Amino acid sequence: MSHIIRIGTRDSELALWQANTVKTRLENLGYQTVLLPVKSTGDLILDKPLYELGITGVFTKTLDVAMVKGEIDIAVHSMKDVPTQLPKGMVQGAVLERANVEDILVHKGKTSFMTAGKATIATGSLRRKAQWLHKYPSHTVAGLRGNVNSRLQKLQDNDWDGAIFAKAGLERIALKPDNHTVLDWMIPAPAQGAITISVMEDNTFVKEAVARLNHTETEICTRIERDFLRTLEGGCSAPIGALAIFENEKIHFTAAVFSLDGTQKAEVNTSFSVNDALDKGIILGKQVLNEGGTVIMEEIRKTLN
Ligand SMILES: NCc1[nH]cc(CCC(=O)O)c1CC(=O)O
Repeated sequence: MSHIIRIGTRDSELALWQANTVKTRLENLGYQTVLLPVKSTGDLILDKPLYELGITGVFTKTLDVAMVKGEIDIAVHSMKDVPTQLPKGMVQGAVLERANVEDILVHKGKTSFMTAGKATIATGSLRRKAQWLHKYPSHTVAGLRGNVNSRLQKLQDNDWDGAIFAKAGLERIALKPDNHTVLDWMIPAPAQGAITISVMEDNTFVKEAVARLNHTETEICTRIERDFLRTLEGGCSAPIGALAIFENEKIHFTAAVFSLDGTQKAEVNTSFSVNDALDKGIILGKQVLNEGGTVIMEEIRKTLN
């Protein structure tokens, strides 16, 4: 059967890099493809913090609509931007092997501020803000929105000491500056560093094609992280980090929810056999809710709503 697979993507440099990776992989398997870039709501509204937009999936919605309308066959996303609840009829077609999961601080050549009392760090992410303030309570966090390229530019244009980025994003488009510090203590976003492909459940030909790109270990780890997120958040964006690492048939899992100001956290740190992985994200999510998470989440909902 001859069928050109229409690949939908956002039009940022990072999104295009990710979509082109999928395009090449599919073509190497003998499929014909075409790339269809679109602008997403999350890229068009840049003057508000993401959580104030009050819509989940600001980066994925435009592509979701295009797929439901039949204008594209698949959508390629940074998995951490994808809401835990997919639109009706849409499924996770594949998760590619994960790249680096860490966050990094890009700075301007000196890092003495990390031990000093005063510093201003820029990020638009509630998760990064809360964890930074948890570790450096005397620092200030400034808001920062935009795609990776414009966020790097804004760091240069402002007198901030540094800004936080996903290492994977900067490495993919070869923009990681020498002036950076890996934040190995910061818990990444659920599914950070992973690329996912959405497809309509009834699109059998394309579903079978993209399934060939799936990386099982990454799929298992990101499922646990996203189950944990879904169990805690209940549709509200909150400072939640989760990381599952697959090692010798075991999974090491670290996750936490923080209060918005970073003063409180409820966390879990555990290991289990991959054979027990199935419901772990939900089980450990409930455990964290019981051990202080519910109180923190209620406070966050009051503040953000
Ligand atoms: N919404 C921003 C976003 N979504 C995915 C990535 C990078 C790639 C990844 O983490 O998977 C980024 C940039 C960043 O967080 O700095």
